[in-house]
Parts: sequence; structure tokens; C-alpha cells
Amino acid sequence: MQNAKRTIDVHILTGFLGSGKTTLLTRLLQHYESQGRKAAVVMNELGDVNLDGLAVESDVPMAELLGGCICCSIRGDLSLELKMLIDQHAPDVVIIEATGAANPFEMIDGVTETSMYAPIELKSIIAVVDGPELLARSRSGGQTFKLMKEQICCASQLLLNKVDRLEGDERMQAEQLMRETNGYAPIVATVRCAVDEQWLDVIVNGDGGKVHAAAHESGADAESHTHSHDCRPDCDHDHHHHVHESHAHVMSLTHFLERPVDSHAFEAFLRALPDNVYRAKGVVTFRDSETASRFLFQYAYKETDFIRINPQGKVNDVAVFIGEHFSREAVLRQLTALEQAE
Ligand SMILES: Nc1nc2c(ncn2[C@@H]2O[C@H](COP(=O)(O)OP(=O)(O)OP(=O)(O)O)[C@@H](O)[C@H]2O)c(=O)[nH]1
Repeated sequence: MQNAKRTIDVHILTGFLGSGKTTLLTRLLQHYESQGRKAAVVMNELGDVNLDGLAVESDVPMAELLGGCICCSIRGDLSLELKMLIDQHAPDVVIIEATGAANPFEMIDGVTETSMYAPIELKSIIAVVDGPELLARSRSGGQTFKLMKEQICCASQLLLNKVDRLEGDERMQAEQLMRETNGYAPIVATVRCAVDEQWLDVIVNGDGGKVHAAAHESGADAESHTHSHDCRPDCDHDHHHHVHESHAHVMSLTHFLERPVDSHAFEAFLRALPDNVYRAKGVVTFRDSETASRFLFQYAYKETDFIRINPQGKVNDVAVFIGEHFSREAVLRQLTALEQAE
């Protein structure tokens, strides 16, 4: 343990759906392991299954908060799970991966609430920003753009990710937008969250940047902290009115697949998902691949990714869809057709 007071560092990973949080989490975990520091993870997913957990080594202590969002419906559970993780595993550091739809301000309160009765310190709030999506949303505006700005606004470290999908001066435009929303946090541009050693050292050994002052104050004043953030002047967040509304429009669908599906038909189905389904992920068995292989699939904004997996323990085939006002029935109908096709 490096801290004289034996406080446990807590880092929050925020960022919109599919921006690259789990990708960064796996890099951070590798780094902690190489430094001989014990990391634990709190995973929060909107769906009913923890698919991101499959990307994490099984010896990393992990608490799962499923079927809701840390920032509202299961906020109390965050404190409880955090305390239990610490008591049972005595980690040096805890990384909290929020759902992409989480409002970071409420989460910061959740963590600092815990700091009243557990020796933890919120070290950094890292926002992973999906560059192409940020630009697209800035043009259309709306609730999602507002939520993205809130996530950027409260960060102490900013990653502009997916720069491989930005062209011309788009990278500069995205950086400018981030800078207008948060004039303080350092910005690093990445592909697949490939941060350099220097950045990792700042997170692991340094203070992780300046975390919102109110986050620490709230630990000392249980009565008044709930909505008392003194937000940065360049953030247009309205704490009293849209804290819960900002992602109330986001919905999820979890479907357990009972049969293997054809890989080509499944990929075509993903690619044809309506625009208001932002994110899909899950585990499928492809009947047309040799020895009926299982794959972890990822879909984010029209891009698909398949990784062959061999999950430990019992993991059902499942597909989770996250988006805004999409037709659950239509998606379910197509999935059933895929399962029943000969
Ligand atoms: N083209 C491109 N794809 C990326 C990049 N970073 C991550 N991805 C892909 O984007 C998808 C989502 O990445 P994740 O790390 O799972 O994103 P996430 O933020 O954890 O997603 P949620 O937990 O669902 O919100 C995956 O298919 C990644 O392989 C990048 O820099 N460029």
C-alpha cells in the first residue's frame, strides 16, 4: 500500500454508451497488475447481465450492479457494494464503470457518501468521449448531447476516443467542443483508449487531476450535499431539474437466446438496427462456425465487433440492446426469426 493513511483510491469511468469505458478499464487493470497493486471493480449495467465483466480477469474482485443505473434507481446499492468490496478484498484501488447513460453528478455523490464511513478517496473522474458520436450529437442537440456534456463537464481527465474515425479537422472540432464544456481537464486523443505510460502514471500514482471540489465537501456534510454541487462555470448542468430526466429516455432490452444463430444473418440484423438503438452487446453461439463457437458481440453506432470467447462458469447466450424509444417488439421479432431459421 502506497498511501500513508491507507486510503483506497477510487476512480470513476464515465462516458456515453459504447464510447470505450471497458476498453480503458482493461488497460487500467493491466497497468495496476504490472505495478503490483490490487484493483477491484464495480460494474454497473443497464441490462440484466454483466457482459463487460467477461472482459475482466476472473481474479479481479468485482461487484455488479445490474438492471438499473447507479445514478438513480440503485444509487444506495453503490455505497453498499463499495463498502463490501473494500471490507472483503482490501484493494488498493477501486474502479467504477458506470453505465453509459449515468449522470455523473449523482454518482460522485454516491461515492462521497461512502467516504463518510469507509477510507476511500475519489481520485479521478475519467470521461471517455466517443469523438464521432460527440460531433454527430452536437449537430442534432437533444437529451443525449446534454448527457454527453454533463459527463465531459465533471471529468478530471478526458479521453477523446475513436479518433481513427475522425477525418480532417474533426478531431480539432471535437477537442474544441470538449474544451468549451470543460476548461480544466487534460484531454488525450486515443484509438481504443491506448493511453501512454505517462498518462497511466498520473492516474495510478498521481492525483488524477482536480476532482470537482464539491465532491469532497459532500463527504463532510451529509445533510446538505445531495444536490449541492458547485458546478464549473462553463457547464450548463441544472442540478435540480434534469438530474434524473437526462437519461430517462434511454431504454434497454435483454433477451436470452435459446438457440444458435447464423453468423451472417446475425451480423446483417445488427447492421440494420434502427438508428435509435445505439448499443448492443451479448454472447451468441454461431451454428455455422466450426464446433458451434461462442462469441462476444459488440455493436456501437453501426460498427460491429466479434470476439471468440470461452466463458468460465455458466454464461447464457444473451443479447442486450440500449437506445431511445425503439420498438422492443420489432427487435424481439427479428431475434426470434433468427433463432427459428433453419
Ligand atoms: N473504431 C473504434 N472502435 C473502438 C474504439 N475504442 C473502442 N471501440 C469499440 O467500441 C465498442 C465499445 O467499446 P467498449 O469499451 O465496450 O465501450 P463501453 O463504453 O464500455 O460500452 P458500454 O459499457 O456499453 O457503455 C467495442 O466494439 C470496441 O471494440 C476506437 O478507438 N475506435
